[in-house]
Amino acid sequence: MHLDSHDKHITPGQPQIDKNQNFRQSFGHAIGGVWLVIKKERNMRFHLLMSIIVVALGLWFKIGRSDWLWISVAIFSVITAEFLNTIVESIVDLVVGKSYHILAKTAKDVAAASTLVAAFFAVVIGLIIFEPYIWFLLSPK
Ligand SMILES: Nc1ncnc2c1ncn2[C@@H]1O[C@H](COP(=O)(O)OP(=O)(O)OP(=O)(O)O)[C@@H](O)[C@H]1O
Repeated sequence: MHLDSHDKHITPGQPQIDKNQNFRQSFGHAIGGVWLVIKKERNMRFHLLMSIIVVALGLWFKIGRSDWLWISVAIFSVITAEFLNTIVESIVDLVVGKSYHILAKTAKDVAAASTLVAAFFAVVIGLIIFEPYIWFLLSPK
């Protein structure tokens, strides 16, 4: 029997390479992608730890709704940049393998730069939001 890319008959245990057939399957692969980045990328685990600390501080200081909005934007910007960084690294490795290429270096370095810029943005947001609370804690009672 001829099998082409549209053939849906996948034998059990065979890796899937064609389209997802339902929402559950798509969702399962998306969650698998999230888990993969957490497992593979040390930076992602660091971002998650920082996010947990920031959310805990936000709860402790009882920050307002608009502050939560900015914190959410900051956290999701960094996480999205880290996902894109991992995508770029994987595609570059797939294309060039172990060989050195100046365009591979450009792609990986710029992808890493996007994460750095997002992290810097998050730090600025964090400083603007938490600065009054920090001064309050540090001021003599
Ligand atoms: N094939 C290549 N050709 C040229 N330079 C490369 C290549 N692969 C990696 N590099 C250089 O090595 C650096 C580290 O690459 P690597 O794939 O190990 O990223 P990483 O350590 O996972 O990065 P990050 O810390 O952002 O997750 C890249 O930023 C790039 O400067």
